[in-house]
Amino acid sequence: MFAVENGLQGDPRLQTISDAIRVIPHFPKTGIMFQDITTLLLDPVAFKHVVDIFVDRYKHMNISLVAGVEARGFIFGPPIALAIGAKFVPLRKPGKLPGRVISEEYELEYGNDRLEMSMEAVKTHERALVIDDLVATGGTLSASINLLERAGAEVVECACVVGLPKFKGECRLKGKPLYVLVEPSHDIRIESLLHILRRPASKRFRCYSPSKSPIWSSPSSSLDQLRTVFPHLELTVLVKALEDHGIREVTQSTGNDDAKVRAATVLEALAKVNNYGLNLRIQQVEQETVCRKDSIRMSFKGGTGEEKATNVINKLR
Ligand SMILES: O=P(O)(O)OC[C@H]1O[C@H](OP(=O)(O)OP(=O)(O)O)[C@H](O)[C@@H]1O
Ligand SMILES: Nc1ncnc2[nH]cnc12
Repeated sequence: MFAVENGLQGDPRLQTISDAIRVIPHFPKTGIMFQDITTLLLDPVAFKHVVDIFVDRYKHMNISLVAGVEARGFIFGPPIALAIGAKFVPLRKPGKLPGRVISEEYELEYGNDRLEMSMEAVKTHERALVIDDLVATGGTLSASINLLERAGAEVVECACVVGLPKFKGECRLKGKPLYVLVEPSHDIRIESLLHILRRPASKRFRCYSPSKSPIWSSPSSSLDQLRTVFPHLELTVLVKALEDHGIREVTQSTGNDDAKVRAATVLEALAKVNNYGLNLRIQQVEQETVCRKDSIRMSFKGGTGEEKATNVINKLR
């Protein structure tokens, strides 16, 4: 279950946690929107909120064992274990643990893997909590539950910082409850881009100029948002780039997730666009103007129209 559905609705700590998680499109492979918790670790306030919320929840549940999944469960598990007076048991990737181990294979969002646990780490009937940073398919947590149960422990709950939305509603794993703090952070750039590109073409970048300066009538907050992300691009270049790179990509998407991934691709392309083309064009125009000035001067040279020529040139400035 999500923390908001369990007493923490409106708790500002959840927003702080969510805001501290960075989203990296196409990592570690195309199509994955990677939820990067390392940025949360850089923010001691957000990091402490995570630990505090879990500690509050588990401190009176008589838990004697906190199992953390390699690698990111090793970050959140130990501070929680210490605070609730439990031992910490690392569930490791293959070949890392000495001594007698049991192992479980499982499928990931991007591949297969195996987890191992030391047999000596667990006593029968111990009450265990499994901690990880994120649940996607639930394969890792299910393998963790299997390991603990095979060793005779009773798994009380699994807890993660982030839960991918496809998992929402399914709050039990192998019959065990799941407690999740936040849904994936939204990449504001992606939201803004989709907001713009989903508007009807006629309204997308409608430009009218009652005064001299053009007003772009697309959803201005979204466009402003994108302008702050791409401050190196002039507005005209940004709009042109969106038209060139974005619209076809996103209108061809097969669904919401696909649209987000495509929008991420567009954003990457935008990051590579620069004002170079525009500056080149300005230089060309300036060059043409200089040539025109020279040819006008030449045609009046020596004649009585020298003053006239100067007037024409001044108008060209
Ligand atoms: O719910 P699931 O589909 O099983 O996926 C979630 C798991 O995937 C990630 O770890 P990963 O295997 O990428 O390993 P890492 O922490 O070593 O990067 C994440 O930290 C979880 O452990
Ligand atoms: N989208 C995702 N972001 C971070 N870690 C993950 N593990 C599995 N899917 C993930």
